[in-house]
Amino acid sequence: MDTGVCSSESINGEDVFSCKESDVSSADHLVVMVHGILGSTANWKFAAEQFVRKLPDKVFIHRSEKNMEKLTLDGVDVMGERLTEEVLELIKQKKNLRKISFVAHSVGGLVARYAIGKLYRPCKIDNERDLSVDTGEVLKGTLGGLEPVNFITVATPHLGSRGNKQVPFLFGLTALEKVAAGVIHWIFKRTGRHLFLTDADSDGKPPLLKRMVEDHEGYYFMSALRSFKRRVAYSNVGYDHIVGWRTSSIRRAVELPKWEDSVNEKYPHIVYEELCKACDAEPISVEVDSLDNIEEELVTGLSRVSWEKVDVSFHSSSLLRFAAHSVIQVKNENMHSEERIMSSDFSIQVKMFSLAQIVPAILIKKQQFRAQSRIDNPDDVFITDNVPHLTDFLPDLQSYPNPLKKSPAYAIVKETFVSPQDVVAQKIVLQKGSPRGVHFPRAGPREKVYFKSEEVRACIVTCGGLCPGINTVIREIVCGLNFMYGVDDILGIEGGYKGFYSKNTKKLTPKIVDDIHKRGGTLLQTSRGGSDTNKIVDNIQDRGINQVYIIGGDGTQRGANAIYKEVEKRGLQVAVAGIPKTIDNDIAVIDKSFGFDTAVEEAQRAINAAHVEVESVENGVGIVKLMGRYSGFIALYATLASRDVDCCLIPESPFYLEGPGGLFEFVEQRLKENSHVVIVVAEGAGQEFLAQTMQSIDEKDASGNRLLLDVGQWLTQKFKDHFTKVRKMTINLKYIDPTYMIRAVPSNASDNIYCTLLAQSAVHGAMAGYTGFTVGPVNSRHAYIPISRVTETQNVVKLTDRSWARLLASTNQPSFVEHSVEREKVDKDTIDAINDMRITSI
Ligand SMILES: Nc1ncnc2c1ncn2[C@@H]1O[C@H](COP(=O)(O)OP(=O)(O)O)[C@@H](O)[C@H]1O
Ligand SMILES: O=P(O)(O)OC[C@H]1O[C@](O)(COP(=O)(O)O)[C@@H](O)[C@@H]1O
Ligand SMILES: [Mg+2]
Repeated sequence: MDTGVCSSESINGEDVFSCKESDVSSADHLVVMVHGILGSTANWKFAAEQFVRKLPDKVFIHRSEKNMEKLTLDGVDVMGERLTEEVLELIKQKKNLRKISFVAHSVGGLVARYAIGKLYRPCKIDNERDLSVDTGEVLKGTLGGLEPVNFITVATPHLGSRGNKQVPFLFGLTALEKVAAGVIHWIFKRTGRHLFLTDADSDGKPPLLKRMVEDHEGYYFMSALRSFKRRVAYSNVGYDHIVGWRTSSIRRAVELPKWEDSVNEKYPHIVYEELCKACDAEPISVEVDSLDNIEEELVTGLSRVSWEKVDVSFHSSSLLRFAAHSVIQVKNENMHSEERIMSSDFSIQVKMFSLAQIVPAILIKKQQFRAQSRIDNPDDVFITDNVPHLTDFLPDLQSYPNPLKKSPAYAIVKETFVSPQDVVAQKIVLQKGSPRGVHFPRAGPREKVYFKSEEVRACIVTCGGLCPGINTVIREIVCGLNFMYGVDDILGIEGGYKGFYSKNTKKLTPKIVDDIHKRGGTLLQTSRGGSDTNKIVDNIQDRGINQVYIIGGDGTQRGANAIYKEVEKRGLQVAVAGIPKTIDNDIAVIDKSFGFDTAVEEAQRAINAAHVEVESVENGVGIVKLMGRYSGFIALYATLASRDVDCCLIPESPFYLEGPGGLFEFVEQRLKENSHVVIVVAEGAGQEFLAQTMQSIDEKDASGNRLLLDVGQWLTQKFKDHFTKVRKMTINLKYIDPTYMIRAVPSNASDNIYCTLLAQSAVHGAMAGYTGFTVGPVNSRHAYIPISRVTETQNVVKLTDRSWARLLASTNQPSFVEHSVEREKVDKDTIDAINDMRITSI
């Protein structure tokens, strides 16, 4: 689409940034970069580096340094004067400068407009020229003797910030906007007054921004703007809560947005581009209040020169879109570094940096944009969270037709291949008009694969604690690769991550894995610790492995993500697939982890045994400890399933023993009523409580997970002491700890089927070239999920959700928390505590 907006450095065939005939050893084009309010030179550091990298010896970059931080509150005019001095000083020092451009963020754009007005030198009319002859040539002045080239503003409030939703943060509420206008100078001093147009003089001088749309004696604001070869206004279409779209794109209130999904192939974040030609119209009559009048005059004044207007949208699920005002500028290198940011999509936003339009050095790979694609309007967001793909970093990778097409198994399937358009919604309960949230690509075979079957060398590794079903997953990866794709080079890495570099591999064939699903544990053995990413990737490389299947919990998935990133860094054609495993069921995004069903079923046996025991004696108290380090899902589900449980204690719900509403009181009451009581306790429950009364051992396992105190034994002792010594009652206490027995069983029927699906999905995904992904059911449909998504949080039982309420209603146990407000606090405290306890890196 030809929008008239310049997408290279050349205008009308003329080079506007570099200078072809210039002496390469000396830059002759001065680019002045101006930061925004409370900003500093650091704000443009990253962008400046891009300029220099792309155009070494062509541009001389100067990041304005005379108006930093608090000095930005002194007013647009004062800052403009300082910038003028700064630029003149530079011009004096660097004799070879010939051209000048400005790139300014936010208020910096106004400061730059002021400064150019001051720097402008009208063209000296050559007396010998015959002015009666119209040569068609526009006579342009200079800026401090330099030829003006680009004037670029990024999220600059050209129309000020007063009223009319110009500061979106104020929600367009007139009352709020009025209050803001009245008090803004308390915070932003003179600059605030200039922005909110409250600086009109008592002697009738209009607000500064209004004065800046005309030339005045000695101040050639508009002539200076006109003298540039081009003017560009970049604007955020949404999520910029500080500078609204209209004020930054110089639009009238009546103008409606024309944003589309993406209009620029190369820079997909650009949702609208337009070359607005210079228009010398008179201001349209506005009969409303004077503010609208001023705004109208500002638009009209500024529209007397042509503007390239570029609307930008950081549509993403990430919370960081809310920082759009800063993100559009790309403040510093940290923002650009994927390693140091919370969510990977932030870097994508950063790579979308708008200045790329004038500095094509900042190329955005189209594939990266795939990770966040919006298909609706900004208020009705539909986000596809695509998984990384090998072609993201190996763009020339060859693809092949999927051999599955010829597979007898799939011969009669109606739609053999899953369309890349098929997505699975993370959120399925929605309100009308509410954002539609994140969607993941549906798992399944793809039409094209990126590996030739005979060239695949796959490996499988299992890490972390045991879980029913690991062997089934191993079996189905091996069989899936072999039967569906004809792959027969499959290696087992023994003993977890460290097995990559400390052990030999084990060849895996369908025959070897044939009946392993009938056994608990893992054929490949497992371990904690030892995830040395570099050594692992060295080993992957040395062994010529090109598909890595990693079965493990949250820690393992973090390790898998690190491996994928290292693989990408080294540019290896290696697909990394994670298969989430944990009996605790605490992995985010997916419905549940494999083995969980089996564990809940197995837990029933222990609960049943406890019930039989305590029912058969007088005052029988049964305590069953179940696994669940930070989350009580097994305990919760086993309790709900069993009906024999009187009280369930989980890590997320603090409890207490003594006093009214306490556990002792409740147990005594149940003993009176039924003569027996069964308590289920998740191993992570009451840890803070225990730590107060037991010698705390601050030990960690090899993976860095904190070792827990034994809540079962502690509870047993506490009950004995309380009932026999304090209450002088005889109780028959039976403590059952079936934790490792539960983990060690083979998976049940439903888990077996689930494991098959997981394994086959992982195989299809890796063959299709996906990498850095994990598989799992999201609202019952299997999806590919970026690993980073599942490791950024951990699932816990939410006390404010209905499932916990269902349990309380089913057991009629005390909630130990009185009010819902407190419950919410407990939820938050639990999550904080979990975050404190869990390791984030080792
Ligand atoms: N943040 C991390 N980065 C890299 N590897 C990790 C990380 N956390 C854990 N690991 C590794 O993952 C493996 C399993 O982790 P662990 O926490 O024991 O079990 P699980 O994966 O079941 O949660 C171990 O080898 C451990 O070293
Ligand atoms: O004694 P081990 O083998 O370290 O395992 C104990 C822990 O493993 C778990 O089963 C969970 O393990 P993962 O984190 O490996 O999934 C916890 O419930 C339990 O606290
Ligand atoms: Mg774990």
